[in-house]
Amino acid sequence: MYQLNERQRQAVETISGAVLVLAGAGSGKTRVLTERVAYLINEKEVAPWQILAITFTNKAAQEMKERIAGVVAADMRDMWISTFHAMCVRMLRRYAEALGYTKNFLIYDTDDTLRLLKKILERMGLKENKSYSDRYIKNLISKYKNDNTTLDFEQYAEERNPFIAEYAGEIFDEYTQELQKQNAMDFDDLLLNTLLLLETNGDARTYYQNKFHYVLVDEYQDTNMVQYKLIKILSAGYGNIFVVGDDDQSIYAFRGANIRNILEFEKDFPGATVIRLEQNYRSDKKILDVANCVIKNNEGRKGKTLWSDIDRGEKPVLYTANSEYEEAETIAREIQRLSDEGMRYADMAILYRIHTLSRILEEKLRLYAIPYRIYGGISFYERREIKDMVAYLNIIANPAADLQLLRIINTPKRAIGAAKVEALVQAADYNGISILEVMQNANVLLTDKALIKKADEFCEMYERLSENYTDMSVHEVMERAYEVSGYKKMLEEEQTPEAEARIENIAELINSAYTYDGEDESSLEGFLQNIALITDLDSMDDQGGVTLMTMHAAKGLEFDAVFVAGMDENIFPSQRAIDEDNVEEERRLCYVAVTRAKQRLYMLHSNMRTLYGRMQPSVQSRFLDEIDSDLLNCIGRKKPVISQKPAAVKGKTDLFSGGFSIQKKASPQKVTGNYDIGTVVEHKTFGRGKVKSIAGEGDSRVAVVDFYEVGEKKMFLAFASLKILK
Ligand SMILES: Nc1ncnc2c1ncn2[C@@H]1O[C@H](COP(=O)(O)OP(=O)(O)OP(=O)(O)O)[C@@H](O)[C@H]1O
Ligand SMILES: [Mg+2]
Repeated sequence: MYQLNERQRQAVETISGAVLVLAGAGSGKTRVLTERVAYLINEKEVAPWQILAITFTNKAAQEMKERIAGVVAADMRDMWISTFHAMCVRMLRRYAEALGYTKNFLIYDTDDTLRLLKKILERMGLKENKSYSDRYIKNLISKYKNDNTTLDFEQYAEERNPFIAEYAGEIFDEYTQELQKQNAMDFDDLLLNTLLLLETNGDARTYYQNKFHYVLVDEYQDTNMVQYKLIKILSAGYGNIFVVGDDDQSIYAFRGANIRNILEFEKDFPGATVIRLEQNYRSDKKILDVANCVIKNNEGRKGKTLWSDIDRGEKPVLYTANSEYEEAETIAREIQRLSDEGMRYADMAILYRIHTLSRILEEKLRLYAIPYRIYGGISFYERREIKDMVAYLNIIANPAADLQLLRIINTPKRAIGAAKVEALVQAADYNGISILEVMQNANVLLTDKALIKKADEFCEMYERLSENYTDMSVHEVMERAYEVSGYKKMLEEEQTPEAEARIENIAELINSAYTYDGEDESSLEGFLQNIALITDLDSMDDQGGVTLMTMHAAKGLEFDAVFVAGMDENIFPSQRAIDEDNVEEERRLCYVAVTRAKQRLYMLHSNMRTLYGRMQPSVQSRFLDEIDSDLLNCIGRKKPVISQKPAAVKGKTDLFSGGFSIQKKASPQKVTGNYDIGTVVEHKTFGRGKVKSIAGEGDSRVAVVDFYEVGEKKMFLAFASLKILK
């Protein structure tokens, strides 16, 4: 193992008071934080339970635990290393009653929250009203909660969007009441309620302030207001607060992260020591130069120096493609080449700004038989059968969980159709009780004979599902639910490959419960709360494939080779960021993406791209313009073209060995000449071909040309500079 440098060592050993490590990417911040925990236990005899360390993902927490477990002898189970959300759940489980919840409170994930809002909007007759989209309202509520302002929601909403002022207050109240009725919290409530607990409940506050002698936070630049207040209050007992972060990597403002937290740390914690790390141990110097070139265009930074003495790799590549297919193909071939040279697939990543770009990349990777893992698609816990099984468990643990009950009331089919469900929901609303309670009292509350019968049957099943469940292990409860509910039978009878896959997934879920049962203090409630906190990123494991993910998700990670796809204006920076004059956050994102690379960096742009169903000309990202051209190996086939050999396009050559044209930005030209079907044309790169069809007007006139050498290409005549031959 390598030695820490002097500054890093100082950061590890300055244990009292407030300390901020402000440093650029790859300078060892996360490493220092981990070392410090080990140092406190090994050298300073601090007990593990006195330490609270907060990471950005559960996976990071897991890695940190493993690393520390390897160097300390103490019992790791007492140590609080977790995300903010997991920390809050742990506190809330202990103190839920003080806030009017029961210990087995439900956690609403994004999907649950959206479904609830949809229901509310429908009830209020706002479903068709475009101003009140469920997603928009959800995000606004989330931002509101994270900002932790003194405004009420109605005022907050009005300031941001007058078009929803009329009903905003009512929607919020309904939403809040509905959650309370179901003994549920959304993700933001977890933080907010913990803060409320610590602010209003002296017992809880004193307990945790006395408990945590040392508080440590990674990725501090992406904390929000509520998280800041949580840290402030939790560290107030001993005043030992250690945070690490990089203002240049603050990329979650859209989710309420507040860059002020890091910029004003010294004001918030007077007397704080600030330690700057300047040596980057991750990236080749040439990669770092590119990152620095981009980020220096942002204003209002805390100036930082970052250097690397790793200097053995090749120049970063800027590749200009003519279509997203070519872009993807290029990436796939280069990945193959790197793999042939001995780099592992697991050490390579393709990053993009938006998920939409992943489809074609996947297609090409499959074509080349390159194994990959994609993050942000449907994760295990979002799969239908898993959500269904979890819904069954939720209603066992929490009979008031209406939304979960609605999910499975007719799955498998029980002849409780939409009209019957509606009648149940109305009866529940009218009487202010849960749907299950309505069913349990069907004889009194309902009139429809058929429905009463169905309700009785459901309740009978429910009795069997939940009988003595607290005395059983979680996997036993789950196995029983799988059978008694009829879910197992339903899948078995289906006899399709999809059903087979579902059966396997449920087996995996049962297996995870089995593992969980081995932990201390296991309970169904605890299991469900754990599940609710698992994010897609946590399912990351080293299965040997290339990683595909958004740049946001890549924060904190590192790979030998990184491909940044889709570096086009309007994609990255996004149209929205440009419109809202918020390019600086996107530039930070670019800095994050580039600094994930250790040895090799490829940035790709395409002159033409089909996005949202339309093929259009595309201009390279301004971030690429900001990079000194001598730092890059520019490869592409747009004007001016030096090599005119069409053979180059067929691509037997190593695409990155240079020798291609130096690319320049495409700009529209006047469409002149009479193109017609059958016209023979010549393209500088693709050679000769025949026009097969023409569509569109003016600048968007598109021709499909069948090139003799390379086959069919769709091209905008304004950009293609085709020479008419006959
Ligand atoms: N003193 C050192 N000597 C050699 N390698 C080091 C040293 N310190 C850290 N590293 C290595 O450098 C890499 C980057 O470290 P780390 O991930 O902790 O950086 P970071 O500052 O947290 O980066 P980011 O800002 O991207 O989160 C890791 O592979 C780490 O093991
Ligand atoms: Mg880090």
